[in-house]
Amino acid sequence: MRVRPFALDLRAPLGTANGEIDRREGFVVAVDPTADDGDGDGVPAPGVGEATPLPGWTESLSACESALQTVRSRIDEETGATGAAGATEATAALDALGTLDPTEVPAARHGLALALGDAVARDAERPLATWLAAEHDLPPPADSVPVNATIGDSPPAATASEAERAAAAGFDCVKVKVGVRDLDEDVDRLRAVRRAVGPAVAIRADANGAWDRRTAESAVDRLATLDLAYLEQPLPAADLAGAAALRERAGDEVPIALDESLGEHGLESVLAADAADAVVLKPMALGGPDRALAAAVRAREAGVDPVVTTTIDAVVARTAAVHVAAAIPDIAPCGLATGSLLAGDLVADPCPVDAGSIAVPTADGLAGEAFDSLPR
Ligand SMILES: O=C(O)CCC(=O)c1ccccc1C(=O)O
Ligand SMILES: [Mg+2]
Repeated sequence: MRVRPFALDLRAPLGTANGEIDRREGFVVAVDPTADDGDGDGVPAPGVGEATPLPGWTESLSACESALQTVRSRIDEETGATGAAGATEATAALDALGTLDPTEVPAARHGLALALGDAVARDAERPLATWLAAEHDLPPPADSVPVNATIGDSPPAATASEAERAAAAGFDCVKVKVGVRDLDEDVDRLRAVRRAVGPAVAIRADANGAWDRRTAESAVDRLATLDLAYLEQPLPAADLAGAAALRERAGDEVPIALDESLGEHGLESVLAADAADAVVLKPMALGGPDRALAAAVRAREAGVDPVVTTTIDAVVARTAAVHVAAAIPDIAPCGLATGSLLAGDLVADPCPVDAGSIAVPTADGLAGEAFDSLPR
């Protein structure tokens, strides 16, 4: 197992009510666990993963790094002691995965779980989505995933022109960050967006926990006529009772989605509180693609709509999130069109956004050999 740091700047800072995101740092994780695993080809299937922590949603960069270095030493010790590789490394890596607590070090666990998933799916000669779907007893995955445009905070006219550009590019769903300005201005922004995109484009608003109950109540009252697809995390993560009460007040007019509350309370408590119409699932924050898919299945069972998003990740984790979303039947538009927010990337994107949709890679694993050129 190898762990390589990277840093990527955003093209422009993404303004959110939780501060600006202007740079993403993380680690590419590589494994070669399945060398000569008995499938007869004698060729090792390498696997690549990504751990890109975002404090607030995951552990810190340093906690992520030390968790990854700890599992790396552990795997090296187990395989190095016998001089063995291949199947032994697979066993050691799986054991090591079990030591990464998804609530403590979700990004680190994401990195290793993804690298192992990529390796296993490549060895099975299946796209990751197909392998994930089979593991979770789901039907074959979709060929493509609908995605929303992500629009940060800016004045009303600039927000509206970004939304107009997104609609012209073929997006039929836009997600607008709110909660940075006062409510009057956010209402103006969302009205301007509705005027710019017309009635056929879905609009989501994400307050990232900015409002108190009074402001959130006023927001749902004033936004009721805008036909929002949902209002995401209007109240602080901790205030689950507030979200449930707000959801009741908003009725069908303004559906409520929860994001940060999942990290604070866990999915089961969010579902039990009847506090959300939709839940925002970030594989990086949930501890891996496998855990994100399990969460989606569980949400569906409870009648809550799952949506998959990145944490503004690099291309490896973004591609993984596309596979996760594809494995969820009839997935709503997902927050996976975030590659264009980055000024550069690790390698060329194997599944770029086209007209508001991402085609799921059909090669084995994450994207066949697309990531094999990454330094490892
Ligand atoms: O959902 C999207 O459109 C993109 C992802 C996104 O908004 C996001 C990215 C990083 C951290 C938090 C969030 C969020 O959903 O609040
Ligand atoms: Mg959110």
